[in-house]
Amino acid sequence: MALTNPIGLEEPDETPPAAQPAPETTGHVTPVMAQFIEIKAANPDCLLFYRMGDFYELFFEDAEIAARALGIVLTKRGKHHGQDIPMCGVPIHRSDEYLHRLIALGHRVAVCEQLEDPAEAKKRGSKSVVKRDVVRLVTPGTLTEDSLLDARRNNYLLAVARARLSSVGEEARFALAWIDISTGEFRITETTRAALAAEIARLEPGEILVSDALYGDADLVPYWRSLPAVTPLTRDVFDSATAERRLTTFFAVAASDAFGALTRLELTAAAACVTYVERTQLGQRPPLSPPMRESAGASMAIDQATRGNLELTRTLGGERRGSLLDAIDRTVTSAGSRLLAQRLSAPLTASAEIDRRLDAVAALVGDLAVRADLRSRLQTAPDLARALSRLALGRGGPRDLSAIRDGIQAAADLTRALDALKETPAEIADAIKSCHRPSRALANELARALGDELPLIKRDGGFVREGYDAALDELRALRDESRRVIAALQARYADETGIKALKIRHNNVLGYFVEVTAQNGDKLMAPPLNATFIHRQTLAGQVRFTTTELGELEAKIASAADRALGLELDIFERLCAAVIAEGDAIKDCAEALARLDVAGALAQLAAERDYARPDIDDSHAFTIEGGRHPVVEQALARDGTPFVANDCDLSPPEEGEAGRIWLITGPNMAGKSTFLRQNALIAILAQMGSFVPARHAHIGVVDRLFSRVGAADDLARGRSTFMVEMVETAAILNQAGPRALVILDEIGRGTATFDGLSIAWATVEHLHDINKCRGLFATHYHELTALSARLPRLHNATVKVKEWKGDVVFLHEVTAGAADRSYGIQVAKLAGLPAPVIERAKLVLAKLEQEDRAAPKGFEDLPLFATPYKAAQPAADGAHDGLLKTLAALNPDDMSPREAMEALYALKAKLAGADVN
Ligand SMILES: Nc1ncnc2c1ncn2[C@@H]1O[C@H](COP(=O)(O)OP(=O)(O)OP(=O)(O)O)[C@@H](O)[C@H]1O
Repeated sequence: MALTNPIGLEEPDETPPAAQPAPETTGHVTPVMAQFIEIKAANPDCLLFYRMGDFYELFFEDAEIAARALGIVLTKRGKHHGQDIPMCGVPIHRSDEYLHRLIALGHRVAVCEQLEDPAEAKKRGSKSVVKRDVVRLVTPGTLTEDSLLDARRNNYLLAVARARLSSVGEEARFALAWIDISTGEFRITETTRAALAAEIARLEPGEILVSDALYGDADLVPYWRSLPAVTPLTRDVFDSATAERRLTTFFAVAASDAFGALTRLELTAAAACVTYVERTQLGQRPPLSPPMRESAGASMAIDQATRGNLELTRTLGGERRGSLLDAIDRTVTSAGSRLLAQRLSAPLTASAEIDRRLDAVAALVGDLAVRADLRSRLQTAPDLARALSRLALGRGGPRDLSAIRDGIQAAADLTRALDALKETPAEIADAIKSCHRPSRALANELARALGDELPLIKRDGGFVREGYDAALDELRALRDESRRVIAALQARYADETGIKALKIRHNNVLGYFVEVTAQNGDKLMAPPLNATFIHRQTLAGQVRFTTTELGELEAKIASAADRALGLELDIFERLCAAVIAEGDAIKDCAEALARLDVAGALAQLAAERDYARPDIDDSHAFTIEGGRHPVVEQALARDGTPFVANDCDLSPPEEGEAGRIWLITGPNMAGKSTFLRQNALIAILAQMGSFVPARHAHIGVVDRLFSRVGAADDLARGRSTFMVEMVETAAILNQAGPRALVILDEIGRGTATFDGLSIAWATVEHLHDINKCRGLFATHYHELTALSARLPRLHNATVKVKEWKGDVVFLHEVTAGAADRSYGIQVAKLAGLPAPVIERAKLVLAKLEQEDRAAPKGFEDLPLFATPYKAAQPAADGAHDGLLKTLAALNPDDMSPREAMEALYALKAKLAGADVN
């Protein structure tokens, strides 16, 4: 589809360069193009959406990029210094959709609007250009439109500042400040280099701001490249000397003490955020909350790999469907869904705070009637935070005002649902208070002012209720009355002229005009009627006229309509200002609604799926009775298959604080990975303040969760599967402390058997003796089970299966003990490997097991594996020796091609004889 604007129509003076006299010869640049070039030069790193009438046009390279990215037609318009100017355009009414696609592809867009009516420009002279300027930079981290945002996810803009090291060997410190411009949330924290990626993974920011220097840091370059949208900025944005001033100016406070004690580094990151917001919003101020400090360690540290592996908010394939979040989300509002995702991404570490959340869930689990009432009332509550933000940024419409009206009303009403609670936990009591904070007078005012059917945008008016403003009603009456008078005039003219088909019509070029058919045109142009009717235009079938009376009427109508619209827009601004003045209370109320929604949703989940309230304390316990995997359980339930619940006990033995490690062996497909993951997910759910899929759970707060499960290449960063696995294992062994929970699935399987076994062996020992953390370790190296004789806190567990007529039946039951074999071939058979391959594999296995039994075992004594490794050297075979000798005796230089071929065939024949058979 060609999307181009007939530019000349609306703005005759802005004729595209094509219509200009031979610019290529004169080197002349059209005024419009000169304006475009000037604005583009000020925004070199953005695609410039240049408003022309009902289109945003893109020129030059921007047009080429956008046409390719959006799949729209690239056209040419005129010349610039002798060269064709590439151009493409997007219609205003579809611009959100195109913006969305460009932003998702990582582009930044500068939106350049017409700042005056073309008629105004014309008054300055026929050659003058309509005033334009960029009104907004659209970047991935600064979106506010519903159509550009996922209602169920926060979209954070994150600034990362790094402290200068004061001494050699000192660990680098980083401050993170993040804003959700669409809701006003603003937070800060400090972190270390080691925890930086985990923090960023938690926030999943839409855009990350760093200084040029940090962007170019050799250590971090590969990391920045692996992230979707990192924006390097000049040093002044991250200048620590001016940071406090910029921040206090933005919030109009005297000193940064107002935000609590922030370090210079935190101030720098926070100031970078607000400076960027100011630069991209060009003077519009989003209703940001003052920055709130999150103390380091307030939430469970979960690195990116672990989040991915455990599929917390999306699956490994990138889908929300199938993730833990998807499985547990029973929220009924967008804000609730966002808060749930936030909580899932940042489980708490303070047991008192976790309990406070659990109390709220418990109260609602216990009262079905209150829960149902609350949830049905919440369903009617609009997204207050995002509506408020759009209004404050001047991007709001009448429906945002009505969202505020309905939100305030719904919040106040909904607390009635909670009156029936027998006990009101602190979390709910606080939320109730916040629900009543916004002024009811404001809601009433909005209710009086706004009509029933509201347009999406304010531009054309029509949203103020009749009876709200007397002056507006009067102007509207005048406007409508004039229209009635036009109809009467048409009837009179038809009568006076005797032309029944005479019509009074309107278009944008002529305004109102009298129209008759061509045959009747002559009659009006002849005396006596030509004294009244003045000819304007002759078309193929019609002739058009005007009259003095019609002209006067038109002026009256236009002025009444204009004045009515102006008045409506004034009322809109006044209502907006009233809403913004109430901004803090509205934001507080919006948060309270989200908290209530999350509590209700988690209670619903707990009741629906029979979850239990976990006991959380500061011990090192980890005792799960009858635990289930929250996602697999629901997936199986859809097919009517029951999930087999399993216990897990990693609590320290009586005498110490160091937790246990369970070593889980068992056949393929038995349920080892499911068991590992379910325990990690139970810890996360418990600490985010949710009930858990278990009969009972006692968890001493986990401060860090590590998981190394599954294997995926990281080719983008040049790492093989095995390398990724080792990098992640290294991070675990270096970082896991006594409060950590470590989940390791099949470490070492990506390399040669004995290398892998050795690494797995040493890893278990390190976790047990050095890290002293709670852990689950699944493996197919059955040799590792021998370690439990030496490591007192290592417990062997296995997943039971039954053999039946040579096939394997999975029972999914985890019990103490070790598996004797992996049943890999039976699983391969189930998977449909061809029968000859299965038969052959069985033969090979029998031979290997026979050799293995003959090999001496010595795993308990270090150095490990010396004997078995030697016993397994394949080249010790006599046949291979003979092969090598024959090869060594050959001298290719003395051989004819035919002799060489024959020797090669002979070698191949010998090799076949040496193979396993
Ligand atoms: N406790 C359970 N109750 C019911 N079904 C289960 C249970 N645990 C696992 N399953 C089923 O068994 C399948 C295989 O489980 P899982 O992937 O955990 O096996 P595994 O032992 O890790 O296998 P492998 O060693 O091949 O990786 C799951 O997809 C699930 O359908």
